Amino acid sequence: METILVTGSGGQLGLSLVNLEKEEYPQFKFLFTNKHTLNILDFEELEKYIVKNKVTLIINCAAYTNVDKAEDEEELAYKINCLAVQNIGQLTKKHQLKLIHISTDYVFDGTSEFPYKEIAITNPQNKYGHSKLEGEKELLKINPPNTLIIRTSWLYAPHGKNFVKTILKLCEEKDGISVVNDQIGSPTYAVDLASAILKIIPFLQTEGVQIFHYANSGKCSWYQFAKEIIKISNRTCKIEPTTSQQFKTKAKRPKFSLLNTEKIQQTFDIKIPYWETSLKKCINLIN
Ligand SMILES: NC(=O)C1=CN([C@@H]2O[C@H](COP(=O)(O)OP(=O)(O)OC[C@H]3O[C@@H](n4cnc5c(N)ncnc54)[C@H](OP(=O)(O)O)[C@@H]3O)[C@@H](O)[C@H]2O)C=CC1
Ligand SMILES: Cc1cn([C@H]2C[C@H](O)[C@@H](COP(=O)(O)OP(=O)(O)O[C@H]3O[C@@H](C)C(=O)[C@@H](O)[C@H]3O)O2)c(=O)[nH]c1=O
Repeated sequence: METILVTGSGGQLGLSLVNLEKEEYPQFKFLFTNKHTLNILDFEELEKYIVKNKVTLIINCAAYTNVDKAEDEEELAYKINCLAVQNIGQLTKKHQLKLIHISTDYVFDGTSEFPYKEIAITNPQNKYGHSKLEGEKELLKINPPNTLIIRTSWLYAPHGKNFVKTILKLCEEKDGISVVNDQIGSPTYAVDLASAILKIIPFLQTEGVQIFHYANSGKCSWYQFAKEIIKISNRTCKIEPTTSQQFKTKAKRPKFSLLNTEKIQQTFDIKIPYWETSLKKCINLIN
């Protein structure tokens, strides 16, 4: 039986795993931790925890994810998204664990015309993306066996901080919202990603680190995403399209960050739902 340490389990993906565990996975023993019970920045604390609890696999859901704030908090983002990942990678190798680490579409610059494959050249456009890429590079350098990096995009869930909840909240406060129509990607339901991760675990066997992409099927702009959120939740708020040039943000985002998910689908026989289907499920839960 795998003893699975989930870090950052108060976040969107972490809580999705908490909720799935209750229903469906008696074959795994889960140890859910958050930054108060296990700080991944502390190597010794992490090692003690792993040894004491006989951890066999880590799912690293902990991260610094505030994209705009990372422009001012570069050092903190780097610590959590890179140095802590280095800790986890070293301990994975030393104690012969398995590891699933999560990364992001924001490692790409968005200039591609085709969905990004795992081997595509990275070139992050903001500090968050940089810190996540540095974390990936550390893992690739340590290269522990039985380790996956899963890049995902535009994550949302009924809980936590995400675009779906932001739009629903803004709609309660305003009659209309402007949303950028020139950034294309794929919204991904954290519960779908969590299910895919748990499906992959029994087949996780690699010589070193392997990168995979997971995002819900289909594509849209943030504007189209917002329109669908409003439609499904039967709100009346008006959504206006705007451009990245007009809607100023501290961090630059890629214009196109669609991920090619063929590799994960074929390797692990994963069926990926369309984003609209999963968005309905999420909004039903929020309502
Ligand atoms: N959110 C998104 O849109 C996307 C996310 N990703 C990646 O997916 C993964 C999961 O993201 P998501 O669930 O949205 O992230 P969240 O921000 O919802 O959760 C991350 C969790 O990590 C915790 N954390 C922060 N620092 C530490 C630490 N030192 N030790 C332990 N825990 C810590 C946070 O705690 P606290 O909040 O208290 O600081 C938070 O609970 C991340 O790797 C992220 O980069 C990839 C693409 C899209
Ligand atoms: C709330 C809002 C956002 N926007 C724009 C800003 C931005 O360009 C885009 C997305 O906004 P957000 O700031 O909510 O999303 P953002 O924080 O950029 O989301 C990213 O988070 C990190 C963690 C990831 O890894 C990425 O995959 C991605 O999900 O929409 C509007 O145009 N109008 C609005 O009212």
